[in-house]
Amino acid sequence: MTSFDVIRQLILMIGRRSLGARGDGFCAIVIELATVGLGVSAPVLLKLAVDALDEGSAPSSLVMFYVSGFVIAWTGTNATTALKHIFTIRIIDTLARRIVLDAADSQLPNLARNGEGDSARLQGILERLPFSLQVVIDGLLWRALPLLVQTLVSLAIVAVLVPPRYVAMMAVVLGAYLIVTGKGTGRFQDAARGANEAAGAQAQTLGDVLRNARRVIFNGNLAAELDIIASRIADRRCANERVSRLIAATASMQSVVLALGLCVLLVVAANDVSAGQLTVGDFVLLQAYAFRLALPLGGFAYMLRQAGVSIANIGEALALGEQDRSETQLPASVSTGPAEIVLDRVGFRYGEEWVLRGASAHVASGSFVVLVGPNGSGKSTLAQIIAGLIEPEEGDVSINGRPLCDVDSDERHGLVLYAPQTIGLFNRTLRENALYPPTLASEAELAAILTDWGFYESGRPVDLNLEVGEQGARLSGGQTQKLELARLARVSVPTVILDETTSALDQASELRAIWTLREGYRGRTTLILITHRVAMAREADTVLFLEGGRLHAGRHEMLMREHEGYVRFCGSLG
Ligand SMILES: Nc1ncnc2c1ncn2[C@@H]1O[C@H](COP(=O)(O)OP(=O)(O)OP(=O)(O)O)[C@@H](O)[C@H]1O
Repeated sequence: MTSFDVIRQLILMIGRRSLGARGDGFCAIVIELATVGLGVSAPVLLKLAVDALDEGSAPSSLVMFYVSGFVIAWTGTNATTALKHIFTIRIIDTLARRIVLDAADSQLPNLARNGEGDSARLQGILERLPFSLQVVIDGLLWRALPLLVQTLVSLAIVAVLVPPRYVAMMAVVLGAYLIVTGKGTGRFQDAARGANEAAGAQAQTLGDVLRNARRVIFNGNLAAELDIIASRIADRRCANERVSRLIAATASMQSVVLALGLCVLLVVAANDVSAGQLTVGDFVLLQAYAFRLALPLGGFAYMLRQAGVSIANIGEALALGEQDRSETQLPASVSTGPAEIVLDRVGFRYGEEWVLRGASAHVASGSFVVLVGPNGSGKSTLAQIIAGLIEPEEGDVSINGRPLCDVDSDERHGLVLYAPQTIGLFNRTLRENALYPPTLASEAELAAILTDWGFYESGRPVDLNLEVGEQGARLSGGQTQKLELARLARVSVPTVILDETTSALDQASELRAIWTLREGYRGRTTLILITHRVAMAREADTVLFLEGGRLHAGRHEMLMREHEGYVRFCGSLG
């Protein structure tokens, strides 16, 4: 996305009725026009006052009128600028809200899929967004557009009030200024993109380290991690300095052009005043306009420096929101009864590496299935294929006779609920985490289940208002899993897959939890549990055993009789 595209898109967004920024944009433009009007009329009133004083014959009331008009126009611009700021902030908030929501809407499914996306980088981009919008809208748009209007109006007034050659001189100075600015801007655009990327890398590293505070501290690696953060900060400083150097070069050229141009203009005007071809008022008018334009143009260099990096940041945030967002629906609660699942020669590979080949199995409707296999044998991968979260490279999965590839991705969530190996808890209350959709559990049911499962060893009642902390840091590993299992005990979905959701439970708790789930799922849900426990395999209606990319299915006793690899595997579990 080029800088021009980003600015065009922002302007279109402000103008879009559905977004709600259009009214604020309109008010801001009206106020800006009033500011320009006041700013342009102040020098004219001053010229009239000076000419009247110079002539000496004008009535004093007229001089008073000109002088007070000049003061009011001059000071009035401060008030209108402050007023415009109120609307600008509202526009920025509205745009930031839309862009952040679009990006989150589009990126959350990517983050949910295996290994895709980078939450810390995303957070960095979106956190910098309001500041970037402030710089671009307040600093650039609200400066460039009024400056353009003010320049045109000033030139028109100068053309009417003083000889036309002054308009030509001012136009030449402005033209030269624009050429120098355009060349400089083109050079620093790449550097600005680099500075934005360096800012992203710093946010990514910082977020990653902060999120893994326990890993860092418990392994005594604080100093090493601080070094890594420091090197990202240094990279960012380097990138920023490159932008600053390029901007400084451009700003110097701009100053030279302005200084030379204004010098020539005012020297010629002074000569004309001496020769009686211009009045003193004309001279005052010319210098007022010249400096009125020169001052904001000088500040423009600084804004361009900030704006380049900010435009790159906004472009990145806009691009995030434009990516495919087809898989954003909440699991639809469908009650088609428990799923019958058929795997027909399913194959899958990550890159060149095949994880599964020719996997076939039949899972009876409403059964309890245990999926076992050595570490890295592909259990989570197969579970995600059954859940429709990843597409098999070969073969088909069908649920209740319907090939999963024919089922819309939103509908798939309603057929299979996959509970991933790592349970992410929100830093909210126990109640909010445990009653997270699509559970149908009431608070009372939830409390009863958790108490029955011995959530606290002492047997004390469960406090649903407990703040669980970041990633459930105030809960034990087993309590976190019990919370998740209690939530899932009351869902109405044809298939539930638990990816090692019972791994931290002691054997009695695991049996009890699975028993509760199976009772609740009777006639409604097929349950698949990934586990490393032989005891659960003995309980299962069907065992799916994965080894060396091959899938073997049957009851535990049958596999023990007929499959050497399975016997070895069960033996290794102890
Ligand atoms: N997103 C990914 N990209 C590349 N390779 C992956 C990805 N996810 C998993 N793998 C690889 O695929 C293989 C199977 O991984 P998977 O997580 O399915 O195994 P698993 O049987 O569930 O393992 P475990 O018992 O340790 O949880 C592993 O070698 C793993 O490194």
